[in-house]
Amino acid sequence: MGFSYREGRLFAEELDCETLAEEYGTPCYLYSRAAMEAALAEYHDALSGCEHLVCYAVKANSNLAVLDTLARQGAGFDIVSVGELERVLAAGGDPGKVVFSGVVKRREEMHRALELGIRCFNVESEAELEVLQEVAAALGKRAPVSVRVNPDVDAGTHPYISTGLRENKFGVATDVAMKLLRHGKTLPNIDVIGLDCHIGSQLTDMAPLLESLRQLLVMVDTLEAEGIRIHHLDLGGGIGVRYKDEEPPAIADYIAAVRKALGDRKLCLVFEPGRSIVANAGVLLTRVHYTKETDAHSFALVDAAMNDFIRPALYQAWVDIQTTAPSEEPIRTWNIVGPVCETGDFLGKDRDLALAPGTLLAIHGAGAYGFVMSSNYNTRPRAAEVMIDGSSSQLVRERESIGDLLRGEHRLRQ
Ligand SMILES: Cc1ncc(COP(=O)(O)O)c(C=O)c1O
Ligand SMILES: N[C@@H](CCCC[NH3+])C(=O)O
Repeated sequence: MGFSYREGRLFAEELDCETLAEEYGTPCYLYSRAAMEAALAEYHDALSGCEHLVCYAVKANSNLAVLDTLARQGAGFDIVSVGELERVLAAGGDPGKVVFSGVVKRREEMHRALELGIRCFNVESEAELEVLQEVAAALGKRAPVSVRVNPDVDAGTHPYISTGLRENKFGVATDVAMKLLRHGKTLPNIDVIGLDCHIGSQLTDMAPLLESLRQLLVMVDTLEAEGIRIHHLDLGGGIGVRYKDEEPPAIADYIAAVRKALGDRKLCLVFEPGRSIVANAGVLLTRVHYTKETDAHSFALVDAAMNDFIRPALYQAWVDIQTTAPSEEPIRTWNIVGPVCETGDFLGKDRDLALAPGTLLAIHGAGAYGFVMSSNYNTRPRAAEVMIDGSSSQLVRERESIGDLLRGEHRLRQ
């Protein structure tokens, strides 16, 4: 869904990527509206008949058109900053469907979120709960709160994106969470409504997710027996996607397992998926400018770099790189590298491709943690973003200009 090859040519929905590259230039992110809608629908379908809210994790891809697409399909949003909250509003999202995660929520961020009436604050420490009580009291409001539990389970993913181990900065241990929930119940401006958990990203094994759920359910039952009623369980995001040969659980299977574990408990289920909604709904187009042979490698030098798409450099992530049209060139083994002055600036190594200067390449699976993690390193303007909808395309973020990059900087006064 979204991107497909027709006789060797890559199509974004109904549009030929070679034509799109001519129109919008490279490097350029393309997103498929239908692919995002279909991924969100998988969650909604699997949750039908059960009270639920799917809060798309804005950090995965925060373009307004992406948020707009998902908001129109009924999504809520998981945010980690007031900036993301303002994006949700600008995209037409409902603040009443927003959950606010993150270990450092500043007072002014809490203030804005309370003013707007967000659905829940996912509190990550005792100190944060105290500050939230103060901010809510000053506003004369009650803050809806969930406590983020760190279940100390190994999610089996890259250490940089594993978040549910004791040594990670996220959430609080189960015993501390119980203490916080009981304490929260006594605070005048706090409404304890939920428990949440997010153990990491690009997970391919359901077992650690279900172990975390088991721990949360023990807590729910204990609290219930004490007269503290938990309204929702927020199980975070984390379900992985296939970049190469990974076999992540199907959304439907995962949610069926969650529903089974709930038994007859009446709990609203909240999820915070990011990657599984947008990763495979996006590609990054880049053009080969030069090729270079050395004793060690054949390099294809392309116009996208680690500043545009940092996942390979940062996590040694493997992403699929393909040509977008048939070619007469012989297939050879290439290292695909960008213009940035770092040896770590690679997009893919040892790729068998038929390419030459001028060839357009597509980096697949680039819809999540792609543009959002881009930077201006080497004073490189960030790429354009384009939304594809059937046979129409729309520029949803203009390519930056050098002027954009210099804005706000000043030479010395004297
Ligand atoms: C609190 C929280 N929720 C949701 C997500 C989304 O995760 P994913 O993109 O793996 O679904 C993240 C990122 O890992 C996160 O930190
Ligand atoms: N940025 C990471 C995912 C981070 C998830 C955020 N909690 C990636 O590209 O895989």
